[in-house]
Amino acid sequence: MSAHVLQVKVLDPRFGREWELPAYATAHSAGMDLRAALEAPLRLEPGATALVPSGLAIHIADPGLCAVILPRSGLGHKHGIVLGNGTGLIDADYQGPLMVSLWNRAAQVFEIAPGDRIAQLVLLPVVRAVLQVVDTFEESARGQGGFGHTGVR
Ligand SMILES: O=c1ccn([C@H]2C[C@H](O)[C@@H](COP(=O)(O)OP(=O)(O)OP(=O)(O)O)O2)c(=O)[nH]1
Ligand SMILES: [Mg+2]
Repeated sequence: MSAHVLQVKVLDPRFGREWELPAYATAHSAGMDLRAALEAPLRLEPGATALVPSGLAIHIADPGLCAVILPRSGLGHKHGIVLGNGTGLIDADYQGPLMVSLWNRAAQVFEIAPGDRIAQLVLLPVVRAVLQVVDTFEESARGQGGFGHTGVR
């Protein structure tokens, strides 16, 4: 398994004192959990979204990589706490504060405490494209079929 060195700026001094830096929970975890670097508990009303600081900045630097912010499955499935932007995409040249858009899609209020692990960060390879304009595509098995055209069973 390869590990990539990722530069991180600690923007919130509670990291290292009260909170551990994001880390892989198991030997083969794909994501590391991001914490809510909040000053006070946040009551997220049903349907509400909030932009929550992670207390960190990262600089991926390598254009062959990006990071995505994904929901934690327990929060998303059991409590309806998912991301207001679907998935967060972190560009390799982004150096600003890493933010998490949290959306309470549930019918109940959900409270988030400072330091709670709210989402996860996954580093991914990127292939960047150069567009080549054409008039026709070489025939393929699927052609223009999509959106369920292969059926259900
Ligand atoms: O959940 C997220 C999503 C994005 N970002 C940061 C990193 C990313 O590199 C930058 C821009 O994100 P994106 O391109 O998705 O947003 P945009 O609305 O297109 O903004 P921009 O015009 O700055 O590209 O915002 C976050 O901190 N958290
Ligand atoms: Mg953009």
